[in-house]
Amino acid sequence: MKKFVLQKEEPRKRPEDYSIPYAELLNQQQMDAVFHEKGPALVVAGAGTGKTRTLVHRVARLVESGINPSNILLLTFTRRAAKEMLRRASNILDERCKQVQGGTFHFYCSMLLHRYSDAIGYPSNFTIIDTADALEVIQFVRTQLNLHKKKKRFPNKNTLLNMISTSKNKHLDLRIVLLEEYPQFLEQEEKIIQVAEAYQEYKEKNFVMDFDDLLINTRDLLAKNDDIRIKIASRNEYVMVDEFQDTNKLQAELTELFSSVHGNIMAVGDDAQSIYSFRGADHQNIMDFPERFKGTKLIKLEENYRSTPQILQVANNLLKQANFKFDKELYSNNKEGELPALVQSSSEHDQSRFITQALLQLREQGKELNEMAVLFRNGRDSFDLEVELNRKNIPFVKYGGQKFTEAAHIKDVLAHVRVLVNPMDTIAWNRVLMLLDGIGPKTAQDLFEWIQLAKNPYQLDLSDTTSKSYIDQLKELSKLLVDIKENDRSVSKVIELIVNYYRDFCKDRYDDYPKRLKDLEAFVNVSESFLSLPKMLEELALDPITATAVDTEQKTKEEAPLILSTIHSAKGLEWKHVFIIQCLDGIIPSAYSVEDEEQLDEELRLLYVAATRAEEMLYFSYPVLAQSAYGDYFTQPSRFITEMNEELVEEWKLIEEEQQQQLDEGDQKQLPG
Ligand SMILES: Nc1ncnc2c1ncn2[C@@H]1O[C@H](COP(=O)(O)OP(=O)(O)OP(=O)(O)O)[C@@H](O)[C@H]1O
Repeated sequence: MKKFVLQKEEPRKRPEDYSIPYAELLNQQQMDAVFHEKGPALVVAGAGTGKTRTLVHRVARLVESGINPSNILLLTFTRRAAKEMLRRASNILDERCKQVQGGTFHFYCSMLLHRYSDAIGYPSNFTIIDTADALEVIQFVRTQLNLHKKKKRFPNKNTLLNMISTSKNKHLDLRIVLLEEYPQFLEQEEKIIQVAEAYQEYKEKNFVMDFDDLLINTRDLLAKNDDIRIKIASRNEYVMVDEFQDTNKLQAELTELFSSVHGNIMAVGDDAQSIYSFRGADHQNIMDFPERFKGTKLIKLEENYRSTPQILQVANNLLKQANFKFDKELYSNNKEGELPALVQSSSEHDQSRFITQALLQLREQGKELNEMAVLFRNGRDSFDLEVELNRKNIPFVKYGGQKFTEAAHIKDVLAHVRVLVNPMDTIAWNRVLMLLDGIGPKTAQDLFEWIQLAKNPYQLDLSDTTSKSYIDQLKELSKLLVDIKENDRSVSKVIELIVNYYRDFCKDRYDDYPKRLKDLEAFVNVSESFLSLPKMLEELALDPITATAVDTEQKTKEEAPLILSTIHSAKGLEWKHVFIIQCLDGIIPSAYSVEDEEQLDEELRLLYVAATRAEEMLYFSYPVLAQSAYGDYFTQPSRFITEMNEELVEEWKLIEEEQQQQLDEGDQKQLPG
């Protein structure tokens, strides 16, 4: 008889066997999440309860336990978030954590689609179009269909893109979307469907994908090709998804596909912080998780470590105002602080003066500028403040405004890169050709038709156009493109060549060209970090550079700047002092939301996200008078803050210096004797 010796199973590592003292760094619920082994788990947590900290430690713990880092997948809302978490995990463990696969759903999908492009019938050099590009394509196909000059009201390009996107994301027939959400355009149904079809056709013919396509095509790739799904999902031994409350239905489906071999999926989220429904996010995803993933272990994080109890009282009050109730009550053992301030100013400008002076006072007391932030609902809400900050020489950066890469001059430069990467990209050719004097949409279209058939699409020596006014410029363009194509240069060198070529066009087109030329110089520097032109296009489409990144780079040598941010872009961040400005009805909640209970709740959650960013002190401010083209008018403070009594917030009154002096003098006069 043969003997087979069974080896003793390695006992599972206990917390004390690890080099990192997890138990000292985490509370029991966080430990449960970090040490969760196999199967699905859902971590539901309030603001500031340590979700990010938990994920960072879970990555470190898995790597430390011997899991190959490249078999871990961490999906986050922005790429910056993934990079930051992996950097933190590397700091507490070691560099191995940087090899964890991390990024957004779109980023991961794009990577898979490039790898398996054959299976979906695309070439691997397909390009990704961002929302601004997609709108241009819609405009283009609309013009081609001759629908741009209709007498009857026809939806604009934004509305058209929203309709198409909703129908794709929610898997609904476009007719149903019109019926349910845009009944005012039902009469134009046939024409709208024509636009949608032409848009789809354009993308397929030009080898481009929009953001929705990245998710949909990946879902189809994995759903239809079991061999590919098994290969990918086998690699994903552990999958983690952050900010699950802001995922859409498709992303929930993808989560299931990505983890469909090992089933080790952990989703982390806070239903009260769901603020992206306008992009199709569905906070029901969190509630449905246990249904989708049978045997889910539910872990709740409830202790807030970020804020003072006073700030949390205000946050809890906001949640209580919701129509859709949350069974959530944040608490904290942090030390007591002051009551949050409710600051009324006479005008927006006085509000800016207050913020600026309060910031300067705090700086004098030893606080760093980057420990403070000013938050607002819309990018434009900070314009007045920006002027005042500049006047007082306070350095700041702004998150969430227009993206650097969305600015027209950067898009012009990128259009050149796009035609180099994908010569079938009509919109990019249009942009490049229409820079030249004498070329309008019609000529650009004719030239593009020639380019499509040409042996070398960059050799633009069109003999039959020699008489045309633009021929010399066309030759210049051709020289640039052929030269770049034929020589192997670094990405930044290529961008430098394009910028040199483009500089004169920029001067001719834009009155504010000095600022734009500076941006172009900065762009050459930024492009140094990319490995290839296709990679650069992919990364910029999926993770656009914010103006901030460029500004910060330029300002690194100076004092770390103050942060101005839209509330949406403040997600996941924290500061010691947080000022929320323009807390007005019509702004937060926005005018569009007041008629709709669900929308109103989302606005409330936005204010909740803003308030829970503060560690030590929170200020709500609003002006009582607003200016408009038609004259000044009285405002209404946000209905969400008028609900709060003096036990929750303290009213602050702004008094002008002279007024105070008069009061003091008045006091003195009354002094006896
Ligand atoms: N167990 C803990 N001990 C001490 N500090 C902690 C602990 N857990 C979290 N913190 C601290 O609390 C703060 C909030 O944590 P973190 O940013 O991870 O929370 P979050 O749940 O991701 O927040 P949000 O969703 O509101 O952005 C951080 O400063 C973090 O270092």
